[in-house]
Amino acid sequence: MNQTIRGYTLTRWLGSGGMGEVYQAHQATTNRTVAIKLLRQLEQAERFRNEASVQASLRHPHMTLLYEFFVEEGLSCLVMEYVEGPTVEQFLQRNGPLPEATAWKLLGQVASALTYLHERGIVHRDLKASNIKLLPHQNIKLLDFGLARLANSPRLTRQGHVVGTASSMAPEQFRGESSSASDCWALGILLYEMLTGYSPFGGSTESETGRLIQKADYISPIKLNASLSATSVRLINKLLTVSPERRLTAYQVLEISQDPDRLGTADWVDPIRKWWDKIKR
Ligand SMILES: Nc1ncnc2c1ncn2[C@@H]1O[C@H](COP(=O)(O)OP(=O)(O)OP(=O)(O)O)[C@@H](O)[C@H]1O
Repeated sequence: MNQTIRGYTLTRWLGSGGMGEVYQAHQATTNRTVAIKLLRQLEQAERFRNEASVQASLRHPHMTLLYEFFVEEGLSCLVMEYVEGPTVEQFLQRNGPLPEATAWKLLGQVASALTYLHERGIVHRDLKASNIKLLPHQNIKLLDFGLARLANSPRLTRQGHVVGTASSMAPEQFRGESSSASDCWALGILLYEMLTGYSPFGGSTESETGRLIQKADYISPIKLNASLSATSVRLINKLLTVSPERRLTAYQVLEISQDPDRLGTADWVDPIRKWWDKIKR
């Protein structure tokens, strides 16, 4: 280790993801600890630069700061705020599902960050438990957002039944459509995982999982957590809805997380819609 790139001394390897390797690094001039992502997709350097300049201007208490982007010796480098702590995925794997009140609190923070992005016309596109860090006092931070859309997403090749590894693609993303509503689908998956410890969609092959997603045919969360409140079950239902137009928005989720009564009373149309989504071709 101890390789230096543009004044950043790499001190620890943090892991690798779909876009490249991530290191903890130290900048001597500012005495700052940062996370540096070394990106593999060199041919995309210009697009990353444009994207990074937009993101560097974003400030939100639940989003990781992006400090700078540069290309050095053929490596595209993204320098971000270093966030200590486990990801939500790691926490769930170690400790099992969260108490409902905690899950709702974290959901509200993620919804607040998404509202901030959506108001600026930015779609995250890769929201998942492994991209969210858990800080002390039940606080979260989203790791680098938005850039994921430029990568060749490996999500469809990852599947299974354990939390965080199943696909978090929304039904419309199978048709190549993506919008802020797709992030709200991911919000539904996140809530489901936080409350049950499992991903909502089974399926032993990629195509089977994809088929289940496109019908919103998920395992009832009550089967995995019998003590779940009817309100949580309904919130999951209103997020894991096939039609993007009928899904709750991030702002609505933010409001509901502060006042669950805003979810309204159960209506009889929802179960019929669910049934129709499952049986229609
Ligand atoms: N700003 C950061 N602070 C601390 N750790 C980070 C930071 N950014 C990423 N990491 C860690 O580095 C590792 C690799 O992250 P990366 O985002 O590349 O991969 P990923 O989330 O597993 O995959 P994907 O690229 O599909 O999102 C993960 O363990 C992640 O928690």
